[in-house]
Amino acid sequence: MGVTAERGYDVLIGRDLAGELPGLIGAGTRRVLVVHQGAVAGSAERIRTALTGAGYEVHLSEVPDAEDAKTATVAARCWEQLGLAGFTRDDVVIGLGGGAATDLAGFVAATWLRGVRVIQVPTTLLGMVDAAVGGKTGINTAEGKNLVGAFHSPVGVLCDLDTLETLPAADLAAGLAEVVKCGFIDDPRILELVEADPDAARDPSAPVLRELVERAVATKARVVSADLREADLREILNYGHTFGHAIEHHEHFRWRHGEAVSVGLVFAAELAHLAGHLEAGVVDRHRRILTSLGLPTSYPAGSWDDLLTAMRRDKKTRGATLRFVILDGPASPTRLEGPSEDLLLAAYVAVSTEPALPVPQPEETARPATSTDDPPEFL
Ligand SMILES: NC(=O)c1ccc[n+]([C@@H]2O[C@H](COP(=O)([O-])OP(=O)(O)OC[C@H]3O[C@@H](n4cnc5c(N)ncnc54)[C@H](O)[C@@H]3O)[C@@H](O)[C@H]2O)c1
Ligand SMILES: O=C(O)C(=O)C[C@@H](O)[C@H](O)[C@H](O)COP(=O)(O)O
Ligand SMILES: [Zn+2]
Repeated sequence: MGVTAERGYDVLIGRDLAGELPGLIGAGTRRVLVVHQGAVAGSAERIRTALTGAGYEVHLSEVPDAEDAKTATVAARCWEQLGLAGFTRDDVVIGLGGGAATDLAGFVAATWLRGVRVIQVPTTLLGMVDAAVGGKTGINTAEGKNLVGAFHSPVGVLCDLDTLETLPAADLAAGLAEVVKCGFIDDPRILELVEADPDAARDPSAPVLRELVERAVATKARVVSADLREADLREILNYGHTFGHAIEHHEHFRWRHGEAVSVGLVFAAELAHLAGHLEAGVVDRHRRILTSLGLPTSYPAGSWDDLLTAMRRDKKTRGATLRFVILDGPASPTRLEGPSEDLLLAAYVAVSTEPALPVPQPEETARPATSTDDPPEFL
């Protein structure tokens, strides 16, 4: 699947793709830094062996798990490693892991010497269908999600579906939230496939998961090829993220991104309904589909004032005007500009009251204990 950005690149989706790496690195490169998560340390070692055998000088950088990697401190550690090893503009960074690792690796590559090549090797569903594709890179700050970053397209993306076999079920489900997002904004066939068999969608060996990956990547590739820098169309990929990012910030980045987006999708659907854009049945369809995948659809715990403050920092905000991606219907995205606070509060009430169906909340599927009880440090 091809993406046309400043220069085009391919997103390869398949199995046993490691052999493709040397071809993507190309001639003229001497050094490679693999930025990876601990969960895929074995894959990083295999890449090191293969690339060392092919004549490259390979450095590994294991970064903290999940959002703990997306900090200025961790980025600075990577820059130091690049500096000490003498990385030049001919050299290459590889991002290996989930979206947190590929966002950080992309940001490090975008900023080192004002830009060196990055190859993304996502090993989570969310990384494959979204984070590793499209060139948005970045880190968080104490004020909010992805507030520092750059657009920096990869030279290639390798989505090896075999890596999903070891992914915890809750992380696979989190990736499906972004897949469902693509279904609502662009490709309703995704919704039909999930509705037909939600359990198969959560099975990494089921053929339908491959089709879902291909369809979500096709949506993302089409959108970013048309609007890399988010002048307009690309905003649709942010469906569900204004409220989703506010939850992530409110929870000190301890919720999985996809889980927060899942609630954010329902919030955006409720908002669209309250603003007279979307039929109630489509709002219910959001809840039904996300619930069938084990994803949360409500957020009863928040402080509305804090959530509203976090939403105001959203990158789609223009001046003081909050802007939301909403739907007129499936595959019919539009924008809601400057909704009143009463309307926003009403949408919040709709997602903060108990849902009709019992849904697992993130604390029941908590991330493995990789972070401390303290919120992440940013400097
Ligand atoms: N740049 C973009 O366009 C974009 C798009 C969507 C999301 N994102 C970002 O992506 C991040 C979320 O990505 P994510 O959901 O992949 O989370 P993540 O990177 O935190 O990975 C989830 C968990 O899976 C583990 N893991 C990774 N690969 C594994 C494997 N093969 N087997 C077992 N465990 C594995 C990780 O160590 C981590 O604990 C967020 O920071 C979000 O903001 C960016
Ligand atoms: O690629 C995009 O554009 C997206 O908005 C995809 C989102 O799923 C992703 O989470 C992205 O990182 C959010 O970007 P941000 O600009 O809101 O930080
Ligand atoms: Zn996202």
